[in-house]
Amino acid sequence: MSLLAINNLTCRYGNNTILNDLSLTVSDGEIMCLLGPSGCGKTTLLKAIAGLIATSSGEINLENTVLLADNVNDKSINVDANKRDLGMIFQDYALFPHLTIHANIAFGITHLSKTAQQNKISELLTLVNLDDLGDRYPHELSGGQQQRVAIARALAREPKVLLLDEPFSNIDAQLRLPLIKDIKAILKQRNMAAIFVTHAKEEAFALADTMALLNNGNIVQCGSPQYLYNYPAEKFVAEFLGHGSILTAQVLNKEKVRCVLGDITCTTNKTLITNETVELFVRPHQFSVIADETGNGVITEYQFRDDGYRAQVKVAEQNIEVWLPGYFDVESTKVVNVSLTPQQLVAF
Ligand SMILES: Nc1ncnc2c1ncn2[C@@H]1O[C@H](COP(=O)(O)OP(=O)(O)OP(=O)(O)O)[C@@H](O)[C@H]1O
Repeated sequence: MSLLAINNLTCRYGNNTILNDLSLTVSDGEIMCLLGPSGCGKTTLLKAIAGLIATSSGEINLENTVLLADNVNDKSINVDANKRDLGMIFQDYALFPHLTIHANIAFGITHLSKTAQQNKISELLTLVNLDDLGDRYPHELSGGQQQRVAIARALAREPKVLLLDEPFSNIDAQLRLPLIKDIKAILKQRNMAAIFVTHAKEEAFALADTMALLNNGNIVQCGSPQYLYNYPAEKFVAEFLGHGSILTAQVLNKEKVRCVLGDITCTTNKTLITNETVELFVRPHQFSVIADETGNGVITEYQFRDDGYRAQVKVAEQNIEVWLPGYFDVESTKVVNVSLTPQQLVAF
């Protein structure tokens, strides 16, 4: 059953529609990542869920509580942000600089007895692996440690869902993936549902049970990271989630197409209809490339990365992006043979 259900949410700034009739559900313990290009409405959606901005229409339900509704017995409902049972974490952590870590975590639970506060703070400091740092001030912690304090502080109030807006953007690139792994483990340990906003697909891949890809104020596709990567509903999804080349192909039969690389046996996300023209979206690692003086392609560009070469190969008039192993002799090899072995491909 869904814990958080958003139905037909529309949100405007002036005449600009930012969220357009958007629907989304989050289940108990589910980690959802809202992903999409800059300006597509991710933060607006998070703020609308949190009750921090005005919405034009739509409904939001959290467990059995209506947070937002246009018309219930002729009345509209819009629960105040501080009564929504949600925890919000921003990219700058928003810790109180003049309070110790201990006092920061205690901030939202002062209604509990001193002993109950103490027990809860100790438990949370252990959970986020900061047992010995309770007496420090925020400026005495690293960015990753501050982010873990922000999570402990939000968890202290036992929200039903955590909302996190770009929480890793101030963390050094090398520390980001280990921190994401830690935070995912913390949330899973508490079976805590969370919605993360990010524009970095690597973060979403590492974190998400479910990814919702937004564009122009609506969700283009929602599903597990693997599903969206392997079965993108649109070219926008395929391209947003990773590199790839588009090859125009003629369908020969339901499992064979003809393209610049010859006749290719494949299964695809869409049913192939004989004689139709389709576009294949092929990821760089799906091509096989060997040095071959009589081959079909010429390397036109290459760039060394930590995981090998990213290279452009021209086959007939088609540019194809391939990945070559770091030991590939790109200096003296110009002519290569590019092929596709039988496999699952994406077709539009
Ligand atoms: N207070 C505001 N007044 C008017 N327009 C706004 C306001 N806040 C955001 N917008 C506009 O709404 C659109 C969506 O903004 P939003 O911050 O939700 O995007 P985003 O997907 O989170 O982008 P980013 O990844 O760059 O943070 C943008 O075009 C933005 O300019």
